[in-house]
Amino acid sequence: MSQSLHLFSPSSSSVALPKQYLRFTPSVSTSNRRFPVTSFPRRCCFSVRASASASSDPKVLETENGKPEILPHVTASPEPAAVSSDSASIEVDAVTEVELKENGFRSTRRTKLVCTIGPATCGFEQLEALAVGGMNVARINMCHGDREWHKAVIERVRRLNEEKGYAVAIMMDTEGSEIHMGDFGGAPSAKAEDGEIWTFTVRALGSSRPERTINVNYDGFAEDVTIGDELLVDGGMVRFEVIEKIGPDVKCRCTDPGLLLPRANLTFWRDGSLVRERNAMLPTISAKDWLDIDFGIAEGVDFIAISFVKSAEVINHLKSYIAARSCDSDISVIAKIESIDSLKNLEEIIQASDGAMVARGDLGAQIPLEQVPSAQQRIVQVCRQLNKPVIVASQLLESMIEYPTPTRAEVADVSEAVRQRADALMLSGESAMGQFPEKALAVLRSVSVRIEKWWREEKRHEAMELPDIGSSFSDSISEEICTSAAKMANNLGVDALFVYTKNGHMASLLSRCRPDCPIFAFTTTTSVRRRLNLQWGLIPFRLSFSDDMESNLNKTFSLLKARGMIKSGDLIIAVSDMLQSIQVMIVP
Ligand SMILES: Nc1ncnc2c1ncn2[C@@H]1O[C@H](COP(=O)(O)OP(=O)(O)O)[C@@H](O)[C@H]1O
Ligand SMILES: C=C(OP(=O)(O)O)C(=O)O
Ligand SMILES: [K+]
Ligand SMILES: [Mg+2]
Repeated sequence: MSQSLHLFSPSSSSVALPKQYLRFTPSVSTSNRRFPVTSFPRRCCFSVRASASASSDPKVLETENGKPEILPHVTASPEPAAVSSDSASIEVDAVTEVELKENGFRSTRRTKLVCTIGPATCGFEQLEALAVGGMNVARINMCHGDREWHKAVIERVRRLNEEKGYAVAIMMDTEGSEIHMGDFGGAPSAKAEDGEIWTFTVRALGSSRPERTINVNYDGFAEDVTIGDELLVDGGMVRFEVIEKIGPDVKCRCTDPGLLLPRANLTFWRDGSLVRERNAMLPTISAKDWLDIDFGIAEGVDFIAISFVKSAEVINHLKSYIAARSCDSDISVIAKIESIDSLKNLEEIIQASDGAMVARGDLGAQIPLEQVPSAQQRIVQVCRQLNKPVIVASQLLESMIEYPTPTRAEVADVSEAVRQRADALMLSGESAMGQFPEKALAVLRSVSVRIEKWWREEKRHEAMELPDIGSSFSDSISEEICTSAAKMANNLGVDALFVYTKNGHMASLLSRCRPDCPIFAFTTTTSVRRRLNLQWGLIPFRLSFSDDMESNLNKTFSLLKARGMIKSGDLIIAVSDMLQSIQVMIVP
């Protein structure tokens, strides 16, 4: 296998790169670009190739029906008609299209947005409003609702994608083996007052539900609990003290009053520390979770998020289960980091997973609250290093469940997650059952865009060392190409990075570098396109393409120009995982 660095002119003959293009001396300073593009050769292309395969005729493209198609040369100004029926074959959603046309490349949002779907947002029009507002991933939480309800939501999101061109991915979040309360027989909530005595029981409660009595889903509860234990609802939103045990019933006095919500999480504290043996005894994936996972596989969800992950083992197990059950096995597994064990085994869990979620709700109930910010920072950093997408979740805009505007502290929290360069931010109750789901999404959107812009302007490039992660020589080449391409893109002030990727790997390697410009990720399947929608800075397009980069670029330029999404003179850098090449080009 030969390794060669080629530099070729438009006629493809090898020439040396003129010195001034190597040093990138700035001549004119425009807004973002350090030199005028007119001083650049029309097409400057250098490729790193892992194999010495002979390049095919650059002007012939295999069409979908297998017939060679002659494309106009890149320096010509191709009309949309020139690429025949293929012009309809690029898929991008209307929101991205408008955003690119109106605001230009630079101001597109890089941080992705996940919305939990619940009663406030499950209708088709409500889902569409969220898609218009920038939702990249719809999350369904199997803690709530039944499978019929979730199935209907999945169908609506799929219809939205098909009819309107969105690539909204679906994330199914398992209930997990947490200890939680039951519901209140239909009542939306219950108020616990200071000093009141409540009964927590493992008995099944029929329709004649006694007053101030709550079901607990953990059979060992009454045996395990000790008089004097503290019982925290939702990490401390309401607090009780255990005062008496009578068979399956545990009497508790309310010490911190508040609102009890159906199926709220319960944790137990003794002498100031969390009693972990409780849910440590429960399996990470419960029998009900396995049924939900089967449901998710059958419905073809894009992501399955696993609650209360303790070790890498469960992730590996689930991944082989999915691989054995779904033939193309393109469901990504997201590890929710929300327990002490998951922090202990963080690196190995993230290495085994396809992504992670900083599930601050439960995490904040398991570790002291003041440790949550540093845990968040560490999780985000480990994910970035290991090239796994990371979602920051829970209470980002909690007050917006009730109010149309966030607190300043919430805005600061969202800003911090954006500044840490997390891939995605997640809404929970704000979008599931809040009064202002679209407004909450708009806040995440505007804060993200503003903080990203500020970061670029200040040029606060973090000096994060990104370790080599490739497990093969070819992987290492891809990594080097992406690191170099991202660096070049920043130094040259290019308008966009283009990546042609079949399985999405090159796109994620580029995203990992967090370059200044957006990354247009072209991929051949709609499922990869949806999955890329979770990753920082990627604008995913579906496009059929070949191994011939010149044809691919010609085709992409004419398709995007026809839709007004790029224009002549735009400077781009293209990389691909077929050729392992880097090309610097000015859109003709
Ligand atoms: N599918 C659903 N059906 C009914 N209510 C839901 C649903 N999904 C979410 N919710 C409501 O939104 C709240 C916030 O959602 P989330 O954070 O995902 O759950 P949890 O509070 O259980 O951690 C839930 O407590 C619940 O009241
Ligand atoms: C996202 C979380 O998980 P869930 O909403 O399923 O409890 C969390 O605990 O923060
Ligand atoms: K869950
Ligand atoms: Mg949780």
